[in-house]
Amino acid sequence: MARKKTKTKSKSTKQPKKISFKLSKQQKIVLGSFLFLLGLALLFSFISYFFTWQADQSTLHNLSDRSVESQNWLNKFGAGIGDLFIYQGFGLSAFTIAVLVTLTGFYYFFDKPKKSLQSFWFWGIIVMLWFSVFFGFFADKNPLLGGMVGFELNDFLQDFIGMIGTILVLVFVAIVYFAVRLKITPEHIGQYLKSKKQAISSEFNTEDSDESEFVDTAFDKDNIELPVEENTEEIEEPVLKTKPAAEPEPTPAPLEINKPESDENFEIEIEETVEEEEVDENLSTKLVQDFGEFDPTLELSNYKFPSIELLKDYTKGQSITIDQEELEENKNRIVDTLKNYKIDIAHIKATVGPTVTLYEIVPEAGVRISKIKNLEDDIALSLSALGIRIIAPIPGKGTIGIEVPNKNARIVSMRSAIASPRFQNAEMELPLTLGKTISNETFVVDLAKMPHLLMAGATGQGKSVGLNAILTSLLYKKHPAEVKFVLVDPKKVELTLFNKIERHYLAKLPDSEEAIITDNAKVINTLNSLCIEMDQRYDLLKNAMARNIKEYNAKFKKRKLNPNDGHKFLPYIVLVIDEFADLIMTAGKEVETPIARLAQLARAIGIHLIVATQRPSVNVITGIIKANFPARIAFRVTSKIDSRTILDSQGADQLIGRGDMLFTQGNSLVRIQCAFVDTPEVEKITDFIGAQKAYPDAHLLPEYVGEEGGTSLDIDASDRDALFMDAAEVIVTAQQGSASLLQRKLKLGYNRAGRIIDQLEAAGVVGPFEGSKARQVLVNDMNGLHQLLNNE
Ligand SMILES: Nc1ncnc2c1ncn2[C@@H]1O[C@H](COP(=O)(O)OP(=O)(O)OP(=O)(O)O)[C@@H](O)[C@H]1O
Repeated sequence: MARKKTKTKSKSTKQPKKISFKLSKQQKIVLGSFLFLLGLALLFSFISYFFTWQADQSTLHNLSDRSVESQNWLNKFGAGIGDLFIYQGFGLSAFTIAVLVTLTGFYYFFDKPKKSLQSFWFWGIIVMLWFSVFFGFFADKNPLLGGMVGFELNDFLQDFIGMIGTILVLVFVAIVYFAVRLKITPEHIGQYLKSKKQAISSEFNTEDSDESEFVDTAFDKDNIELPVEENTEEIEEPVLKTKPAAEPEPTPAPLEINKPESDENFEIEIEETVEEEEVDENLSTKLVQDFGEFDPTLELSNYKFPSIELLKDYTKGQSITIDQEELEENKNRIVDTLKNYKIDIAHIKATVGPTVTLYEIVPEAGVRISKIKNLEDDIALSLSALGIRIIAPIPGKGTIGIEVPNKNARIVSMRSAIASPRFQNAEMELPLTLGKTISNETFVVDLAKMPHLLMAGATGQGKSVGLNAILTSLLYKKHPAEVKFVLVDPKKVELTLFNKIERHYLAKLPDSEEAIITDNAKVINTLNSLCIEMDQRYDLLKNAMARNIKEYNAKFKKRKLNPNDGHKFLPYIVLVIDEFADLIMTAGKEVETPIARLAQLARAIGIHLIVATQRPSVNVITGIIKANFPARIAFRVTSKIDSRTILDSQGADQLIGRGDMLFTQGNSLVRIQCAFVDTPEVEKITDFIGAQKAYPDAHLLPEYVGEEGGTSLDIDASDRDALFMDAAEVIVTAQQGSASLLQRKLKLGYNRAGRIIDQLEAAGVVGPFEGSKARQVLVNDMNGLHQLLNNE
């Protein structure tokens, strides 16, 4: 067991420093220039080989002899390589190799997408072999044309299918090449021939008529029809009449001429369909081909994830010790206690967890589970140990579970949880490892799926450690570009360590100095700002026709969304509130409303809430909050009522503390021993991240002007923004008073757009702020706007 553990650890320690097989820009330049020059060397060698091969033939066997000289431009290298590729190889078509190598070098040097390169090589080799075999027919006249390979292949084919068969094979390969590679169809050839024919006949006719020459150059499209018109002049009389009318108005003429010549006009429609096929490649695929997919981590591309070594291993050398004596003692107590209630046991099984052992009991046939369930309290009392929990029945099994705390509890270190393959291989948006279950499995959940988490527990039972474990999990899995934290810490001490990673991972209001919010008044602004961020993100999602942040970001990475339309990569935002009770006591409804709004709506746009409280009373965890937090964690609480408030069932009052917790995501309860991460470990991790290159500032949330901030109606007309007039026109034309409209149309930042909206409100162009709705536009048209502003 212990050996197994060390194995997984070493595996995961390597994980953060992923070995990438992608070439860096510099490596691509080096490789590209090497291949490009090598291609040129091949080209020169081959050209020269054709003139010098006879003279150099005798030197080929003495290549190592320095006194011997070759005539090839690239001396012995050229002579050797020319002999290998041309004489021994593919003959004249060996030039394809030189061209392909040069082209590959060019692609690497300029970092072009390599997809088309593969097809160049594939078809290039086919063309080379084709010509080589084709020239094989002339091997006795000039062996250099097809080379040895061409001769041998040709000979081989002729032995089996004869000369005619070989020619037919070559014709077939050529057709495949034209049809698949060049996409040439018989229709194309027909059209080409027809247009050639017409061009030639039109040339003839233009020589005949000076007048038509003038019309030809003026109307490009008519140059086919006009000569036809003149041809008919000789044959049919009625057309003759149309001609003078056609001269002043060129358009009706072809209409009438089309009838007798209608056979020749089919091709126009066919041409159009071919064009559509070619336009098929859309802009985003082209952008992806040219620049590759958008990489949000590019700005901090050298960012290194913290290594597992920064975490302490509390269980070093300890494996799970099964105390047989303890097990036996507990078993006897359980069997005896149940016997007292006349419940016989058919089978009993124990699973030893880190802090608790689960005894699974199968009662004798005929014993009703409801009987045991009714006796739950009495059994717990008889066993008289703290932390006993009875699960009757265990969901999904026909057994009854009795959890009894171990005499010697084991700490589950964060290190082992992070190192577990379950966490390392988790393909989740926001993976969290909370600790280990009773069966010693690492428990990993996706915060994005929860989508919000409510945590409660009496003081000293492990809440802060739990929060740290959650944040640590995300730090070990997510790049700073992918997730941002908004931390609210009224206790001012619990989360301060995260200040060090402010410019990597934290988000804050634009005007605040500290990213970690400790002041309750600021929490209200931050929550409202998050609501604005949520509305803006919904606007972006709507415009991008994406249903959630995952789809949106996937589209953005594939360059299907234009950054000029305000689109950007959206990081997940995790809002952590410690001591929620304190916040509700001081701010009440003002925080409850935005929290409820966020909890109800924010899941799709990637804002997730983690709310922790010491007192899970109903006035703190109100119905509306509870309804939107299906995922809950309960550490030990002091009363059954508190347990019911948080979990909707009892059990949390029976826990033993020190990270012993119950987790629910809707229905069944899972008992977990929370992973332990101590403050010095968090400090090491934040130090490690903080020492690396960071963004210039923390991630800025949208500005929120609180009600006490006034509506800025006192803005002086002379202080107006330079784009004030443009903005007013945009708003009046669109009849929509929203800052995001200005942002898009005038390419402004959110703050400037917001200021202009305030100025427009002061000028009477738009109405007052109406929450998430766009403001009302008070001016109906441009005239009204000019009148209003002139009268100021
Ligand atoms: N998962 C755990 N494993 C082992 N010990 C733990 C664990 N979690 C907490 N403890 C112990 O319990 C102590 C208190 O934990 P913690 O500070 O997280 O409590 P808390 O619930 O945040 O308390 P408060 O609400 O007063 O801040 C820790 O110092 C630690 O010794």
